[in-house]
Amino acid sequence: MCAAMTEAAPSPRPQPAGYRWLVLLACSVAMFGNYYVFDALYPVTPLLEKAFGFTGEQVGLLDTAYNVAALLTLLAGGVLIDRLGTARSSVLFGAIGAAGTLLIAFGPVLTPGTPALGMAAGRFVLGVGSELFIVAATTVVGRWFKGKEISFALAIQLLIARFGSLAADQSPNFAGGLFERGWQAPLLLAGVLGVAWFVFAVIYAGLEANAARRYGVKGTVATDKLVLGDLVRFDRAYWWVVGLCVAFYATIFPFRTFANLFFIDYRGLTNEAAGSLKSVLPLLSMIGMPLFGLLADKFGKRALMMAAGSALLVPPFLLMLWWHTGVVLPEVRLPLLGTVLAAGTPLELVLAMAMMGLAFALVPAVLWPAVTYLVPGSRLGSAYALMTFCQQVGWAGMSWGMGKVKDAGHASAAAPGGWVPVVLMLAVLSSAGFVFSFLLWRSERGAGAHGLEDVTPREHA
Ligand SMILES: C[C@H](NC(=O)[C@@H](N)CCCCN)C(=O)O
Repeated sequence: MCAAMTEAAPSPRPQPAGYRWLVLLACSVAMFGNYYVFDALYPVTPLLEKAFGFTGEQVGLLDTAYNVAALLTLLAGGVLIDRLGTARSSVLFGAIGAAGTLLIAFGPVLTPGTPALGMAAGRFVLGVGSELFIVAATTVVGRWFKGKEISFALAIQLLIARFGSLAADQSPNFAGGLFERGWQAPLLLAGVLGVAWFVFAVIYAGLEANAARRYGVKGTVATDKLVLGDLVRFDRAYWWVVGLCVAFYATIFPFRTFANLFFIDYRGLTNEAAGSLKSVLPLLSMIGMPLFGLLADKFGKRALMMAAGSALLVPPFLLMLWWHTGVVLPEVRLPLLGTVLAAGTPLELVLAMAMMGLAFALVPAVLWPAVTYLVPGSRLGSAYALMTFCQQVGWAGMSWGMGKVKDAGHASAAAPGGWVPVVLMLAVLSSAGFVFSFLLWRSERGAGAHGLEDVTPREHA
């Protein structure tokens, strides 16, 4: 019987054991589409430069449009999820996201004089649907799996989602014909996946409705009357998790944005080798997350795992800057994925990325489920939305700051030293993440612990 039954009406019929996994599958396939459409833009940017003369700043603005939309809507959207329920919210945000994806593919044609504007409008609409859908999907897992395989379930959802990112990264390989046709065809493929995202959101909502009808499982839980101050009134431990979330993702995501340039300028890698090296991150994360999720469900020790993961994130930046083994590796190819490591990649960079990949598996596998231990189910949507809001602020600020420091230091292949302060910024921020996780671990060892270190959650006061 599902743990979410504590928040449900008495069940007229027993719910099949596998039902919550079916719910998870539908939600996760929708997340695959969601992550694909977000990342599908990047391999197309060279074609946009060629077709419309997009500048680097214009490409950057496409990301900013997404971040701004998310920031403007996340807080109200989180409350909406708690009030409307995850099923209706998912369909709503899936529909907005799919519309955004199609607008990205048609935007430049709709605004012929200013193609970047049409596309930015699409990214804005996508930003509204995408981040709120992720919040709703995370809340679904939190409510259906709380106290029962939650870390594993969330890891499976993220594994399928990150496979969407990986597929988008690899799209020039498996959909090379579309790329030969120009910028629009690959974005139309993303549009198809955007529609698939919406379709699976509807399927998930159907499963919720069926569960309510046949098994008496409620999709929504009673929320108290909304008081504005409640939006930010959470336990201190919640804020340590938010601090870690901000520092961790504001390190990882901006690093992924600048990684190609850094590896090319600072270490002389080719663009192909840099891209392959970068993809070690999602790959290791996909493999490691379910394993760490299982470990957390079986042994608890979630705060300790977060501390270990965030500690692992610090050394790679220092190693990438100053460690030279002189050893280079041969090409590594995997079935389906093709080249995951180009010939001649330096060993120390692979080791650094492997450490970072482990951190990218360990921390997300326990960080998101941890919130269900810290806030009541009725406020889970708001809690995730607030955390994502803070994450977006950190992510956007750090990307902008790194770009500024890079420009100020004139970092380039001719002046690789300009990269040192940029990468040191990442080392400092990842250390801050470790401090937050240490504070969380310490508070979970005291009298006010929430059970993060235990196998099963404690009841909320
Ligand atoms: C679960 C977490 N997701 C996020 O952090 C999202 N707010 C941003 C995802 C951006 C790529 N679509 C994760 O992926 O670890």
